[in-house]
Amino acid sequence: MASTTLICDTQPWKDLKAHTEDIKKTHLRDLMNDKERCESMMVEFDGMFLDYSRQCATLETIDKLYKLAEAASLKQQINRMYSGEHINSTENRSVLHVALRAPRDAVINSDGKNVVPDVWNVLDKIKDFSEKVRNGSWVGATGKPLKDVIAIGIGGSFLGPLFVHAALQTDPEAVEFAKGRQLRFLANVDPIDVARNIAGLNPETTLVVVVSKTFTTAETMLNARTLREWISSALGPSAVAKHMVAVSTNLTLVEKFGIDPNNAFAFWDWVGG
Ligand SMILES: O=P(O)(O)OC[C@H]1O[C@](O)(CO)[C@@H](O)[C@@H]1O
Repeated sequence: MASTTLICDTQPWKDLKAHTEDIKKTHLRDLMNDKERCESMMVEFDGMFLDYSRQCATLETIDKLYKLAEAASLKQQINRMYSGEHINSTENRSVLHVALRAPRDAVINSDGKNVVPDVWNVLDKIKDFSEKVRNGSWVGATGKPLKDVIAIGIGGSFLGPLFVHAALQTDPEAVEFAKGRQLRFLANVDPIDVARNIAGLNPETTLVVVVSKTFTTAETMLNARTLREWISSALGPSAVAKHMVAVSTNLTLVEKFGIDPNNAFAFWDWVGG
C-alpha cells in the first residue's frame, strides 16, 4: 500500500532543503574548480553524454538526492510503472509510454496483456506509410506525391511532434531528407493561424496529420474540419482519404470523421495525453 506521508514531511527532504541554503553560499566558479566533483557529474551511456556539473550541486547534494529518492520509493514506483500497475490513480490506468520504445521481444503487460506486439504493429505501419510518402509512391488525389505536412493537435499532441521536429533539425541526415519539404503545426484556433498554415501550400501536395488522443478536443477538431474543407473543396471529398491521416486512441471517431482506418495510427489509453 502507498505511503500516506507527504514527501515534504520526510527527513531526507528536510535535510536537502537545509543543504540548499548552504550551497547558495558557494559560487559555481568554485564548484567547477573541484575536479573530482566535475568528473563525477559526467556520465556517458550508449553514445549519449550527460554533463550536469554546471548545477549548483556538490557530491553531498547528489547523496541527499539519492536519499530522497529512497524515501520516495522511486525504484519501487518505477517497477510498478513497468509492470503495468494503474499508477495513474486519477484516471485509473497504467502509464506505459516506456512500451512505445521497448525492443520487439520485450514483454510489458497492461491489464494482463503484453502490449509490445501492438506497439510494433503500429510502428511498422507508420514506417511503411512514411516511407511511401517520402519515396513518392503514396500520391494525392491528382496523382502528385505529397511533399508538405500540416500537423494538427494541441497540448501534448502538439508538443510531442514539435519536440521530435526540433531535435531532428540539427541532424544532418534528417535535414537532407527534409529538403524541399515543409512541416507546419496548427495548434490553436486563431483563424489567422489557419491562414498562415496553408499559405503557399497546395492541397494537391499536402498531407494533414491529425494528432489527438481522444479525437474530441474542440480546437483540434475545428482545425481538422477546416482543413478537411480546404482539401475537399479543392480536390473533392474522396481526396480526404489520400490527404488526411490520424494518430489517435479513438479509431471509431477517426473513421466517422472520414479518415481511412488504414491510415489511422493507433495508440492506447496507457499513453499519457
Ligand atoms: O490529444 P487530445 O485528446 O486532443 O488532447 C490534447 C490536450 O488536451 C488536454 O487533454 C487538456 O488540455 C491535454 O492533456 C492534451 O495534451
